[in-house]
Amino acid sequence: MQQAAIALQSSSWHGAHLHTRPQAGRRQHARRGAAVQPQAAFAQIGHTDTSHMSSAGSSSSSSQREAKRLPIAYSPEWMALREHTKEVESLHLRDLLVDEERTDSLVREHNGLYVDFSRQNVTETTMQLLLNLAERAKLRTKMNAMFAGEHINNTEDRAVLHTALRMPRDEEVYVEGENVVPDVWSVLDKIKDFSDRVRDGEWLGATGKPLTDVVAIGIGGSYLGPLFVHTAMQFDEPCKELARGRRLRFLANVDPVDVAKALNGLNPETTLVIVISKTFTTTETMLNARTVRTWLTAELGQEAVAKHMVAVSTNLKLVREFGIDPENAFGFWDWVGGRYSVTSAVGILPLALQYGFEKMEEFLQGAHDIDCHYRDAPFQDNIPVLMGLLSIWNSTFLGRSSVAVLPYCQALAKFPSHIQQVAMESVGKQVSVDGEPLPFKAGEIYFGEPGTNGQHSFYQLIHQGRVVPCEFIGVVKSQQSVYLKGELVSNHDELMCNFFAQADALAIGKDSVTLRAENVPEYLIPHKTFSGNRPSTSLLLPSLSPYRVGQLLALYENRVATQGFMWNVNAFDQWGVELGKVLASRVRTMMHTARTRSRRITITDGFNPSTRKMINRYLDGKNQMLYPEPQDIFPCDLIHSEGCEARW
Ligand SMILES: O=P(O)(O)OC[C@H]1O[C@H](O)[C@H](O)[C@@H](O)[C@@H]1O
Repeated sequence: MQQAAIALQSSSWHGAHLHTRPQAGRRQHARRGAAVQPQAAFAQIGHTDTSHMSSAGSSSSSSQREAKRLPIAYSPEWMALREHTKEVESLHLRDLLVDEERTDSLVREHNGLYVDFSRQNVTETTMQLLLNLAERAKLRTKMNAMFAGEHINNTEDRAVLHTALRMPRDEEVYVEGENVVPDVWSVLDKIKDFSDRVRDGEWLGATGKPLTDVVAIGIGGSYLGPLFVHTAMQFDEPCKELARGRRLRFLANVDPVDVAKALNGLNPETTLVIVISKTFTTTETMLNARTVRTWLTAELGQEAVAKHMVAVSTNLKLVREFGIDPENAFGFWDWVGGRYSVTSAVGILPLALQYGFEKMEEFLQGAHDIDCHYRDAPFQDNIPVLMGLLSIWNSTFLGRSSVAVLPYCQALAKFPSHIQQVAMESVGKQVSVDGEPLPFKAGEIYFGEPGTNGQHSFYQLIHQGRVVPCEFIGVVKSQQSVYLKGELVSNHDELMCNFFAQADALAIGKDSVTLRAENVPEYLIPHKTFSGNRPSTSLLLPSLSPYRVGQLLALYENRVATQGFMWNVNAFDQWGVELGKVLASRVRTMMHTARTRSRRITITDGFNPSTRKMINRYLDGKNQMLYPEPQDIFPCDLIHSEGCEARW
C-alpha cells in the first residue's frame, strides 16, 4: 500500500512555478498520449547508436521485433523526451538561471546534503518527462527488487545487496530465505575484535612487536574504494588523532615499482598484510601477495604468516590454499559486487585498523542513511534518482558522453577514480539485461581531479571545447583549520570561491558584446568568447566526516544503479574485462616458457604481426639484459589454439 502511494507521488514534478513556457509542456503531454509507431520511433531514437541495426528500420516486422525487445526506447515517454530536446536546446542557462523560482524547484536537500540541479539544461517539463520515463522503465519495481535480494544480476544469477552491508543489526534482508544481516554483523564484530586487538597491542607480530603498519594488497574494487575512503578520512581531525603512529599503504599494481613504494621504509616485524580479493584469483593481487609473503618470511620465517597475513575474500578455500588460516580471513558474499564492496570487509577491515571500528560504523551509517533515502523518497525528491535521470538526459538524449567529477576538496582526490570504476564498469554495456543490442549508447566516460588543480589542466576543454556535464562537490567546513601554529596554511574560502565561480562560468559564459565593452581587440574576440550553457550539478556537504563520506559513496552507487535500471542494462556484471585477461594469459605463458629457457628467443608465430614485433622488441631488450653475451637466437612458434601452450 505504501509502495503504491510512493509510486503515485513519484510521477509528479513539483516545480510548478518554473518560468519555462508552460504551453510547451502542455504540448508534450498531448504528444505523450499519442500512439508512437515503432517504425517511426526507430528513426527518432537520435543521439544513439543505430549503426549495428542498419536494416532494422527498413521493415515494420523487424522494427516491431526491436520494439518488443526494447520497449523503453520505443515508448511514448522516450519519444516525448526526444522531441523535447529541441525545446531545451533553444534555451540558454544564462536566461534560465535568473529565475529564482526555477532554482528553488531544482534544489534538493537531504540530511545536510544540498544539491543544486539548476545548472542542468532542463525545464519543469524535462523533469516531468524524465519522471514519466522512470515510471515507464519500472524504476521503482527494479529498485525494490534490488533491496529485496532478488537475483537482478541475471548473468551471474546473483542478488545485489551491498545495501545490506550497512544495515543496522535489527533489520532483515532475505536471500534465498535466509536473513543476511546477522552474517554481515558477525563479520563486522570480528573486524571490531581483530582491529581493537591489533590497535591495542594485544595481537602482536611474530617477534612480539605491535603491528603499527598495514599493507592492503588488492586491485580494482578491492582497492579503489578503500583508497578513496582512506584519502578522505586521513585529515579529518578525530580520524587523524585515532591514526596517530599508524600507517596504511595500498598495493595494487603488479609493477615492481608499486611493490617497492608500498614496502618502502616498512619493517616486516611491525607490518600486517591484508590480501583483499573477492575471488582470490586475480593475477596481480596473487602475485603481489606472494611477493610480500616472501618479503615477510625471508625476515621472520614461514610461521610468521599466521601473525602477519590476513585475508578478505569470498573464497575461503583459496585463502587456505594460499597459506592463510581461514580463522584470519574476513568473508563477504557473492551478492556484493567488487566495485560495490567498500562497505564490506574489503574497506572496513583496513580502515578500522587505521582509524578504529567506531569511525567505520559512522561511515556505514552515512551510507545507510542514503540507502534509506534512495529506497523511500518519492522520485521528485530522491537525489540519487534525480542524478541518475539527469545522467540519462545528458548522455542519451543530449549526446554528452562524459562526466567530470570535480571535488573542491583535496581529501576527495581519489573519489573520481573510484566512481570511474563504479560507473564505467557498471553501465558501460552494449546489450540489455536480456542480451539484446542497445539502440543507444549506455554509460559515460568518467574522469576528474580535485579543484582547483583541474582548472590548470583540462578545464580549457570543458569551457570552450566539448560539452562535459560537471559535478562540483564542495564542503562547508574544511578538515584543515586555516591556521597552523599561527601561520596561514591554506585558504578554504579561496578554494570555494572557485567552486562557485566555475559552475557559473560554464553556465553563463561570456559573449562578444561583453568582450567588446571591455575593449578586447576584435581578432581576440572569438578566442575569448565562452558560449556557456554548459551543464553542471553542485553538491555541498557540511563537512567531510566519515558519516558524510558514507553518504557521498552511497549517493553515487545508487545513482549508477538508477542508470542501469533506466537503460535496462545489468549494472552488476563486468564481462567486458575478461578478454584482455585471457589474452594476457597467452602472453604470460609464452614469457614464462621463455624465462625457463636460458636462451635468447624470438617468437615467429602465434600473434598478429603487430603484437609479434612488439613482443620481440621487448624480449630482445630483456634478453640483452639477461644474456649480455651474444647467443644464438632461438625461434619459437605458438600454437594457434584456445590453450596457452607454446611449442619450441
Ligand atoms: O577482488 P578481486 O576478485 O581480486 O577482483 C578485483 C577486480 O577484478 C576485475 O578486474 C574486476 O573487473 C573488478 O570488478 C574487480 O574489482
